[in-house]
Amino acid sequence: MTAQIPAESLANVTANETLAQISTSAKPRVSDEEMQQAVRTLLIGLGEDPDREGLIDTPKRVVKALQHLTSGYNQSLDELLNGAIFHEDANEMVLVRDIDLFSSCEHHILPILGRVHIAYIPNGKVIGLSKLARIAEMYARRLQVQERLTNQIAEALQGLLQPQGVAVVVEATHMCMVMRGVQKPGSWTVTSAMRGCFADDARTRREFMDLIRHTPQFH
Ligand SMILES: Nc1nc2c(ncn2[C@@H]2O[C@H](COP(=O)(O)OP(=O)(O)OP(=O)(O)O)[C@@H](O)[C@H]2O)c(=O)[nH]1
Ligand SMILES: [Zn+2]
Repeated sequence: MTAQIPAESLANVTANETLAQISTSAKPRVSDEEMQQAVRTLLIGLGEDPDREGLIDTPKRVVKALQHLTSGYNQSLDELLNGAIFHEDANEMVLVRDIDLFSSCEHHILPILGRVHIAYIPNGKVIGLSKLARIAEMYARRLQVQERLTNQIAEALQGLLQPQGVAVVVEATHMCMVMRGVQKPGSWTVTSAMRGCFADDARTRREFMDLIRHTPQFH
């Protein structure tokens, strides 16, 4: 029988999250109109005519798209969990692999596309499976570096569940390395964050790695 965990168990995570929120989800200091004006300026700087038919609504679209791609700033763990943490005497690894990931690199605001694999070994509490993907998505929809994204997912789970261990692996391709700059299509960056028994016990880590082993490919 599973029972929902009361909200106070979120306390230690939401404390961390609150700090993150203070710096990220404060009310925008500029209006949508000002942001649109900035996009219009960019278009002119690129040599375009922002008043031609195809571009008239582009500033509006770009601002809306960027707001969507960074909507993780306006979310909190509390809200996305919706109470879906349950008491359960499970002691085996829980793994959700191949979760599609769309993020934006903070250096160039270009896409980071890839997958994340998230595992934990419970210690009296389990989390709704979809919430693993939602947590990944919340952090992905911010301006990121892949290392921080990976760590944030691991830290969130560690704080929420105090499990025996957490493992997060992100495999991603960075459009700033593909479409520009060094121009290396086909390169993949792999980052991991191991906590608890995944950090301490090579066999547990190996089991996780075996379970996620596959050829990384983004469809
Ligand atoms: N560690 C890390 N670096 C990243 C990530 N995303 C982009 N970068 C790197 O951030 C660096 C920024 O370097 P700069 O030299 O300031 O910028 P740049 O002139 O655009 O660099 P190039 O991409 O080499 O042309 C580049 O090496 C990028 O590849 C990430 O998620 N993690
Ligand atoms: Zn970049």
